[in-house]
Amino acid sequence: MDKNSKIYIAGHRGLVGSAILKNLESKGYNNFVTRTHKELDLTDKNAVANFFSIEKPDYVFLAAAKVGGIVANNTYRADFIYENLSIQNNVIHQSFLSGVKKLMFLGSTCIYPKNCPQPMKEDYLLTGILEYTNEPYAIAKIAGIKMCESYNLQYGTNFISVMPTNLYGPNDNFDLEKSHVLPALIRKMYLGKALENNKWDTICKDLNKMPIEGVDGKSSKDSILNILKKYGISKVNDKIQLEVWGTGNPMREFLWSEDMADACVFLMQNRDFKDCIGFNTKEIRNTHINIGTGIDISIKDLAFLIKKIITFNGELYFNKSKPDGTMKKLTDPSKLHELGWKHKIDLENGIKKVYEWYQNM
Ligand SMILES: NC(=O)C1=CN([C@@H]2O[C@H](COP(=O)(O)OP(=O)(O)OC[C@H]3O[C@@H](n4cnc5c(N)ncnc54)[C@H](OP(=O)(O)O)[C@@H]3O)[C@@H](O)[C@H]2O)C=CC1
Ligand SMILES: C[C@H]1O[C@H](OP(=O)(O)OP(=O)(O)OC[C@H]2O[C@@H](n3cnc4c(=O)[nH]c(N)nc43)[C@H](O)[C@@H]2O)[C@@H](O)[C@@H](O)C1=O
Repeated sequence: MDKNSKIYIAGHRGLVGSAILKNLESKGYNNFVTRTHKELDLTDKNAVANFFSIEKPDYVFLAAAKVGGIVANNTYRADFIYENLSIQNNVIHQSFLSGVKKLMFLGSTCIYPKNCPQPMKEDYLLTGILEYTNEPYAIAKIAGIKMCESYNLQYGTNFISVMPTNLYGPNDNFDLEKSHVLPALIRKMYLGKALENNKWDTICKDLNKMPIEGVDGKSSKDSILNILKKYGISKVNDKIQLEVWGTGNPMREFLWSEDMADACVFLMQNRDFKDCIGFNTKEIRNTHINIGTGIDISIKDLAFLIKKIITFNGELYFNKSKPDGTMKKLTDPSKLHELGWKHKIDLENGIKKVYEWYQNM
């Protein structure tokens, strides 16, 4: 990529897309094409074709997707498979038709089997059944990998795929139901701490920024208390009780979004599809690359770590009626390490940084 190459970042306002844009800007790239969801619905085939024929980007980072945590994936199953297949079909196919020099497709480590040997190597793809809670999303992501591989093999394109572990950072989704665990627990404990200290102005400010089911900072105290209770934050005899979903036993690996973005830019600069040829001498497959830290933590320990960082004094309880999902999904990032990239921000520092960002948002 030259500094003035035309780069399209699909999903540039999201957790990863915003970090990719920031990373590229910091490295001197200066010719970006961006569209919000409202300006260009990537599920609309004609609109995407029109966009590519006008803009003709040289490079594409495909970081736009329908994304959510375990409950969102499990509830909106049709939307997750339909929207993700449509977005990636349209963007990958139009990138081929308009002669994009290189495209990066972002998948997810949920592509690996539910009971995958740990840590998970790239070659474990399609070796077992998937985790049920996010099967539709995972199937779409697997289709994306295979689509990139297939276009490369049939048409000689240079489309690469990366499989990131669970990510977190600025511009994440902090919805109390649809988000991932780390932003959800940060917001729950932030609100729990404010409730603990009777800081109504803090609670109202938060709800004005992100109303929950029609309740905002101007709503009555009772409606606010009811909605917080519904999402597992309640005051019982002056003590705050805070719900954590599932048993707390699942293990998860977390990567700071700006490290993720740095890995994406590094691979875009240093890795081509042709470099994958020879991984398997008989058939070319599993050409994607894991992006992770290789370190995981239980949800219980994560919850207590966030509690400590936020200095929230309430009680945590584990709601076993909520799904655990996969019990362990730790990446093996050795392929990425061999190429010369390693993450920089550890979990504790990352949580401190994102908590600070959240408070000043
Ligand atoms: N977050 C995580 O933990 C993980 C994420 N990933 C993958 O990384 C990628 C980025 O995820 P993340 O940044 O977290 O997601 P976000 O939800 O933060 O951002 C998604 C972006 O996609 C855009 N978008 C969604 N639907 C459409 C659409 N129909 N048309 C146009 N734009 C659309 C949104 O646009 P707008 O802002 O305008 O609404 C938004 O900018 C995804 O492929 C995801 O699957 C993989 C593993 C873990
Ligand atoms: C990135 C990845 O994200 C999704 O998979 P997931 O890792 O299971 O997602 P999660 O972050 O929502 O949950 C992780 C764990 O944490 C527990 N948990 C506790 N308390 C809360 C809580 O308050 N909210 C949430 N969301 N989870 C909680 C929760 O019960 C689970 O055991 C995929 O669907 C798929 O999209 C994907 O690729």
